[in-house]
Amino acid sequence: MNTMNPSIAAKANMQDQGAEIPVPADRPEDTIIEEGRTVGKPFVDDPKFKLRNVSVSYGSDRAIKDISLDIGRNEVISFIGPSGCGKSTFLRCLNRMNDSIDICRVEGQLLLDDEDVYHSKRDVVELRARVGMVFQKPNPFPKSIYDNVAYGPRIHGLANRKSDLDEIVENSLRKAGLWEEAKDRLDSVATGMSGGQQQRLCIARAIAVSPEVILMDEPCSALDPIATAKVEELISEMSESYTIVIVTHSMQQAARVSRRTAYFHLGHLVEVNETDKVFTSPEHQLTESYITGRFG
Ligand SMILES: Nc1ncnc2c1ncn2[C@@H]1O[C@H](COP(=O)(O)OP(=O)(O)OP(=O)(O)O)[C@@H](O)[C@H]1O
Repeated sequence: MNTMNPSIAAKANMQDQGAEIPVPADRPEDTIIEEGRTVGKPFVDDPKFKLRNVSVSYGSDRAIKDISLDIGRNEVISFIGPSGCGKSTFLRCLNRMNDSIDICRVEGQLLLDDEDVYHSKRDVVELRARVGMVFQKPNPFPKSIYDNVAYGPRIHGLANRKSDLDEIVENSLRKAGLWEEAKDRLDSVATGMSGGQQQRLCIARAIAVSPEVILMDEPCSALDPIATAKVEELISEMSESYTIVIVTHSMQQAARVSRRTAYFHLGHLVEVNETDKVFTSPEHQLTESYITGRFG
């Protein structure tokens, strides 16, 4: 569990709750971003993802500008930053979710275990099984709870017998902290569950195909505080087995769940550091301005 400097924490808390925070006079000389330069510790010893000089454009608009970053094996890393700064765009490059957007162009080197994510011969279905995704809004299929979790293992041929599939479904629901609530209603339609249960079901669905990485794009933004706490607890438990990348608008959440935090600004990766460091003594003026509520 990470801690924030109390004054920064208080301001971050106010900002998370939408309160207005006094804006100090601008110091533009401290807020210059040098393209391609990230302060702090963007690189690690044992990267799962090695991302180098990544730029992403939608048509002629560059949404991601020359970002280099490692994502460590079994690390939880948070992406934070003002709306529209490119967090989701960058996240979605990691399992090629942007492929379906015709005008989106990705440049640079993206390696997963030293293999090119964007190689022309890369099997994207297999990639997305290894790098699963949980979205902002829970999106279970209009099928039973069982069939939601069994869907991936079935299409990937992970279970030959019904008993194997049953085991995968049970284990995935257990890991997602949902087994006790779901075991007596596996045949009920998933859309009848509460929002928090549906989101944990989506996590179980991602886990069922044995991913190595789980990408989470604001996974708690549609959940109440109790459901949020359960998902955060789950993230902490899952970090033993998976690499987790989480986009969040809640700085408190980033502080609670992640080992490193990455601060994005206008398509640049401004700072990456140990989460404690980002929230107690950020190195870049822009990071400090953001976490103390000067903009958001
Ligand atoms: N499908 C798209 N087509 C064109 N432009 C897009 C598309 N998706 C995102 N963008 C643009 O790319 C930029 C980055 O958007 P992105 O959604 O990645 O930011 P974000 O930091 O995740 O924002 P938010 O916190 O509001 O979700 C924005 O200017 C956005 O308008």
